[in-house]
Amino acid sequence: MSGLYTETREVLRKYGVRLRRSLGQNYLIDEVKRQRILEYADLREDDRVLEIGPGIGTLTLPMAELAGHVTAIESDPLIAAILMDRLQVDNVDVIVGDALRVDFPEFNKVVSNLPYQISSPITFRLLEHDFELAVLMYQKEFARRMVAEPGTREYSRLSVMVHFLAEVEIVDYLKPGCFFPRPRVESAVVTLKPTGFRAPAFLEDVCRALFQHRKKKTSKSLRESFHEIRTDLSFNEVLRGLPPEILEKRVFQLRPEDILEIAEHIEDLSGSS
Ligand SMILES: C[S@@+](CC[C@H](N)C(=O)[O-])C[C@H]1O[C@@H](n2cnc3c(N)ncnc32)[C@H](O)[C@@H]1O
Repeated sequence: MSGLYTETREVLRKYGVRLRRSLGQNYLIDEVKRQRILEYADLREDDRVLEIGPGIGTLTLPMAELAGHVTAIESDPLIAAILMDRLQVDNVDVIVGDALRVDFPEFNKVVSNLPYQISSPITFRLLEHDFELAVLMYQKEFARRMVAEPGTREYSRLSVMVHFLAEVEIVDYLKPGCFFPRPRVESAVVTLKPTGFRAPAFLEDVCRALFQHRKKKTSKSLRESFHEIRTDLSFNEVLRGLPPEILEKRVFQLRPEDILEIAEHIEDLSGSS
């Protein structure tokens, strides 16, 4: 067994902690994978790192040595107390709270083995901020949906939104044995670089409406889920003026740019009505 596994078990035993699956408490115990994550983050002395869900500090401790400053947001007060006790440095702030609610400090990098149950909201919350690089661990299936191309089974609302908001790449995969306790799922490490794209008002609504019927034709899907789009326009007003080649495609075959065209069309009509 690796040194990181032994260290993790010892810390948990010392503080008498039982990890909670409901909070996504699966801690990294693979030293090689930890080293790779740190390499992808390419930390420098002037980096201000944000970490979501630091746990007992498996990534936090080495990051504190490499970066100028780390802010770690941990929701479990008991785990946060252990982390604070283990930290012998003064360049780490630990915030005890829910990463979906607390204010983020200034940061230029995000490095986290995320609690998977908040993958989607935390990703979109992070992407509302301006930063240089994120190195994030997700459940493998979620990561694959993030990078999925049109026409594939994994292509989804998430793929479309992420396509516009960030350059995304899966850079590593991890088996359940890389964690303690062993989760049921496999994981993937993803790098994200925000594009600075500002999504038009209707993009999210249009995506939500369309992907409720991913195998139907776009015109039919739009009609059936038109209530999802918060506009005073009628379905027929929106339909007029949309290119037939877009309306004929099945939703899962639409390119992100096609979906953007629909959203911008609605925005244009809303502005002129
Ligand atoms: C997958 S573990 C990662 C721990 C550590 N970074 C590692 O790699 O071993 C996720 C951590 O996030 C914490 N967590 C769960 N939900 C959270 C939330 N909403 N906000 C902040 N932390 C959360 C859990 O208590 C857990 O310690």
